[in-house]
Amino acid sequence: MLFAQTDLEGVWLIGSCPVADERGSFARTFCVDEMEQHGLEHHFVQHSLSRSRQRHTLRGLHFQEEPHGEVKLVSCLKGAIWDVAVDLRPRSHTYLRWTAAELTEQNMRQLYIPEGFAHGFLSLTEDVAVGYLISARYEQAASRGLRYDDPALGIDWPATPSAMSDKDRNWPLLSG
Ligand SMILES: Cc1cn([C@H]2C[C@H](O)[C@@H](COP(=O)(O)OP(=O)(O)O[C@H]3O[C@H](C)C(=O)[C@H](O)[C@H]3O)O2)c(=O)[nH]c1=O
Repeated sequence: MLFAQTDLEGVWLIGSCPVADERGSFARTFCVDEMEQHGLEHHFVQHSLSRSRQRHTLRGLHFQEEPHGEVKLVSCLKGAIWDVAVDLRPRSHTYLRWTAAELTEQNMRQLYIPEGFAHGFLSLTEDVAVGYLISARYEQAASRGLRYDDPALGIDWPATPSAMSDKDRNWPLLSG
């Protein structure tokens, strides 16, 4: 696996090293030892999978309120997404800054998002499948969100969303 820090401390882009042969390829996409060597969480208790039919579907920006914070290891298993993490740690020097990465079925890259961050993505193709390893048990009552187009975040999405949940359309703005 290949580990690269992003411009937000704590958020990592993790690549894989597929071994190709005449059948196709094989790649290691998770390893406790390699995660531990980079000081990353490696105890995950849930794996989730979301499918989005329409191109430019937006999901997010979501986070879980403490003490139900989640570390997420996000991968795009089918199609392509523009994946975003937003720093919500009040004492961080990158508070409210965002970082993004294009995760695709082909590049097999994953985004590691620690607790204290919001996460969201825009699908770049039809029929996208996104998998998440998650470090905490889901607590619906602790679900919180931010508006994808909140001016306080200034996220430069690559396209206008074509579909999103009413919940995501109606999160409160940070300006209140
Ligand atoms: C997140 C989650 C949801 N659910 C239930 C709750 C709803 O009844 C249904 C759909 O949930 P939601 O509309 O929040 O799904 P997404 O909009 O895809 O949200 C996810 O996408 C953003 C980008 C994320 O980072 C989170 O993983 C997650 O919030 O699944 C569960 O049962 N367990 C879970 O862990």
